[in-house]
Amino acid sequence: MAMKGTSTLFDKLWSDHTVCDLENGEALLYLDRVFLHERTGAVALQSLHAAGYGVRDARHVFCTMDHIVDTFPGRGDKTLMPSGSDFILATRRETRAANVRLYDVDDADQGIVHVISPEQGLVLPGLTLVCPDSHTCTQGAIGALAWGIGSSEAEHAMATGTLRVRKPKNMRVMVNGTLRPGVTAKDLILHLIAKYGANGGAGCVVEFAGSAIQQLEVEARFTLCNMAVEFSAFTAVIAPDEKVEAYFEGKDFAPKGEHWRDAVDYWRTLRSDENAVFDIDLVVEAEQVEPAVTWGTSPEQAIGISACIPAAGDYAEAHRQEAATRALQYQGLESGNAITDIAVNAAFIGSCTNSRLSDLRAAAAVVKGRQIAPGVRGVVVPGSRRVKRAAEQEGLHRIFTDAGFEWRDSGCSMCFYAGGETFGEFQRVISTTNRNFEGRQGPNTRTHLASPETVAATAIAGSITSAEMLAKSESLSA
Ligand SMILES: CC(C)[C@H](C(=O)O)[C@@H](O)C(=O)O
Ligand code: SF4
Repeated sequence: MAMKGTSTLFDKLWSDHTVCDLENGEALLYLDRVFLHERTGAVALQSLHAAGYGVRDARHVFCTMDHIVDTFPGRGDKTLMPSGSDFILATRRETRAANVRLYDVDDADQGIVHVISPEQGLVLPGLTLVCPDSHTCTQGAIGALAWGIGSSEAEHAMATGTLRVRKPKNMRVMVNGTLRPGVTAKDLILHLIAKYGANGGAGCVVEFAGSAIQQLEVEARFTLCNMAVEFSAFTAVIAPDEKVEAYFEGKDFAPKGEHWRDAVDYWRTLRSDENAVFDIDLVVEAEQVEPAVTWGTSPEQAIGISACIPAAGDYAEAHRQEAATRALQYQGLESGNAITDIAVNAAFIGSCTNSRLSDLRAAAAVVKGRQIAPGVRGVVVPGSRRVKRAAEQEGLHRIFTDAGFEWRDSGCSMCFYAGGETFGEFQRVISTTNRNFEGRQGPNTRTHLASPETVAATAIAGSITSAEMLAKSESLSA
């Protein structure tokens, strides 16, 4: 155990949940929450039951339908993926049998797991939360220890309320200064991954700290931590502050009255000590970050909006050169061209990275009073039913549909070719999602990751551009 006064935030979360230390740097950790979804959750529940075990405490287990479920308005249990409804029906059956709270297809609070969990106050600062889903790291943004696990670990977690884990290393990413106007958390995380590689955070819990992080709103912090797994980190954490307290106050599952005051007192201890020792320290100067876009098939293949598509020879390491050659081919791109010369076929706004109300507001502010470029297909998928309702109350859906976007029901949708939905082969998509791997949005579909602002501006312009560039080009041609 670390000496007093030298613990990191992660050390504190870890020791507060250690049931006992095991050999080889492993510990048995107590789990406050287990979250499931229909893609991996029903399988875990089914095999748990088949092995003769039950859920230890169903009050701590939650499940949602997000991955396979349709996002077309008026959806039912049928999905574009032929076997999709099997997952949905099995999830309903298994959660009912186990007495687990399910956010079902037609539930007013349904949505993507990493969106609804904080939205309901199911995750809170200081809690441990696991889910058989790699983007569970999103939820570390409010000072929880939340990480993605495999299906068999999910069984162990549900049966015992604990999990055996080898303690990861501590990494701090200090982001100094202030992000420039129009530069977002999405641009920051793409910048970080491009700079240090998709493997940069391997084996670590990454704490994001520094003035630029403190200035981020809570929803932007989710975006940042969401992509910690694309940095290969075990998970990410950010120390909870007054913004986090205000965010949770009054939420459904947040403590109330005296319990609230006790909770906040505890949350205020959840920060790295002044003399905390990190195994690895990285520094990013916020002013150096510009709107970022990926050109290739890994999140590390990202560049600033003013840059040109690199050539394989620009990379020092052989494996990066090979990856670049392959990515250029898959993406159908020529090196040396400006990223802003690339025309797109489609624009997607959604996913657990960027589908919260603030994301939709930011995109709508760019779209307002404008039209999608001819021939470009635009789809907006709110991250949850609550986000959808809130957006509709503000009239954001009108702004999108007036511009020519489709306005959908909530779910993972075209983030991941799981529900069977895709823009199609060789279609080029500018997307607010987190993965641009080959086939991620469908066979041979080409993905470019960017912020909601950049995706919205690109949909309007028809070729990759930032909101600032769009406004400039319009004022020049006016
Ligand atoms: C299907 C699920 C297990 C997967 C994940 O683990 O992240 C998905 O959500 C993804 O984003 O690729
Ligand atoms: S929105 Fe995408 S990244 Fe997030 S959980 Fe769903 S499939 Fe995974």
